[in-house]
Amino acid sequence: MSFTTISVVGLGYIGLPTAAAFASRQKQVVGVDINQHAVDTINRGEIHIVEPDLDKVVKTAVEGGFLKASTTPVEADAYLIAVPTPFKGDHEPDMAYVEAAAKAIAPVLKRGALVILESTSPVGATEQVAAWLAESRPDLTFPQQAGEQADINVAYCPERVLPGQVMVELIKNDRVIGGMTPVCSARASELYNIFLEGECVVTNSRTAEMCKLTENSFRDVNIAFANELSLICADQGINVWELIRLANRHPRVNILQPGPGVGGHCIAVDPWFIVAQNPDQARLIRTAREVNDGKPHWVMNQVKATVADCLAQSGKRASELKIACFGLAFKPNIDDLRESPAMEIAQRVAQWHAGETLVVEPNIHSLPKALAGHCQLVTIDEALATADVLVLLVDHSPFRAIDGEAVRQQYIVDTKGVWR
Ligand SMILES: NC(=O)C1=CN([C@@H]2O[C@H](COP(=O)(O)OP(=O)(O)OC[C@H]3O[C@@H](n4cnc5c(N)ncnc54)[C@H](O)[C@@H]3O)[C@@H](O)[C@H]2O)C=CC1
Ligand SMILES: CC(=O)N[C@@H]1[C@@H](OP(=O)(O)OP(=O)(O)OC[C@H]2O[C@@H](n3ccc(=O)[nH]c3=O)[C@H](O)[C@@H]2O)O[C@H](C(=O)O)[C@@H](O)[C@@H]1O
Repeated sequence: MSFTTISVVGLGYIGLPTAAAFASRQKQVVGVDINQHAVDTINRGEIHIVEPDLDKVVKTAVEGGFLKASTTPVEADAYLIAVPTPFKGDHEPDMAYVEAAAKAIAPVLKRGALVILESTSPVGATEQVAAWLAESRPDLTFPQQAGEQADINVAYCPERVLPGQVMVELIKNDRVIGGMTPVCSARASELYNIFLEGECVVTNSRTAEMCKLTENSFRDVNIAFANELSLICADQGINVWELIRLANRHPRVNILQPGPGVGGHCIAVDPWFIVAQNPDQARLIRTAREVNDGKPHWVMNQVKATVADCLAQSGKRASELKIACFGLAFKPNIDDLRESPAMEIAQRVAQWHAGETLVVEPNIHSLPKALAGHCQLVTIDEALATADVLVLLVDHSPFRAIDGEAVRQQYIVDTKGVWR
């Protein structure tokens, strides 16, 4: 059976681009989301999230009649679940959104349908989704009971796109296909090949789940290595960025860059799913998380020490001193402030500092609630002209373009090695 109708459940940073990609290949796509604002915005041909080129693809798909959004699940040949999977409590995976999505589509499932879980999930989640579906639909058979003969096929196919490059990577990246049976994998590959230019690489669902967690843990561990080096180098009076540049001239060394910590809602979250399931074995992965999560605290201590130097040298009172934080986003050249270490540090500076705290963030128009009333959003020039202490938290391109001379007069904490 070929795929005529496709339903994407969860229309956020992953679900909406995916729905739009299928719709751009003239498939009938219904996106389902519990957020009425998202549904209304998409049905107007507009988007509620920021991602380059997504607006054009959604507009064309909606105007062409290929994409619509709804708050209610509909019958379809294939479902893709792309709802949030945060952690809860002591870093345990919170599968409540996935459970709700699975239970919402169960009543409209028809014989022959394919269900794909895309949300980043702990090992065994796909089998759990199949169990939730089977519980709701005793009239249908599922891979765990009927194997390749099942009425419904179920697979785990993780998403690996990089925010900011989603519309390119969604099409070009290779995709891991983890079917519960070989038939499930074959059906899932057929579905993605509707728009995929990369390769579908087939495995089982548990390996595919672990593969996604492994990719992000690999990056987290490598960033933790760079962050740990930055602490050691600060203590030894060594420039960590020069050190890494030199070490990376070795043909088999490729160290990542230190920073104020690791942000976003993926790399700072997903490794915990491995730790939660294998606490005794995942010692390196846990330590990497702790190293990266500890970095904002260390940066804050650097700020305090630099302010103390500035006070001693300038003779000013703390209340007369202006500190400017450069950047709030979780990484360069985006406007996403979610789980951002820069936000955390700016908040801490504003709470601690007796004088004025300025914030420079060229990618936003107003300060988020947590900072409004405590800080002032200013331009680069205003900050450079008036602040005594500069704290560089994100290496946005306009900050990189600032001439070294322009920051020579101030006291500096540079978490990205841009100015010094
Ligand atoms: N954003 C990213 O760069 C990447 C995210 N992922 C994973 O993809 C999954 C989704 O992430 P995002 O798209 O970033 O999240 P998001 O928060 O941007 O979007 C999720 C959407 O799901 C909706 N939703 C929640 N419960 C629902 C339900 N029961 N039924 C229908 N809709 C529901 C929300 O209203 C929201 O619009 C997560 O597991 C994430 O870890 C994977 C790779 C990259
Ligand atoms: C293995 C990998 O590269 N995963 C990607 C990652 O996207 P994300 O935007 O979160 O990753 P990122 O660019 O590494 O940024 C994460 C955080 O790490 C920091 N960071 C990054 C690289 C570096 O050398 N040093 C550093 O401190 C960033 O500033 C940011 O705070 O996580 C995404 C996800 O799973 O959502 C995934 O799809 C993406 O492909």
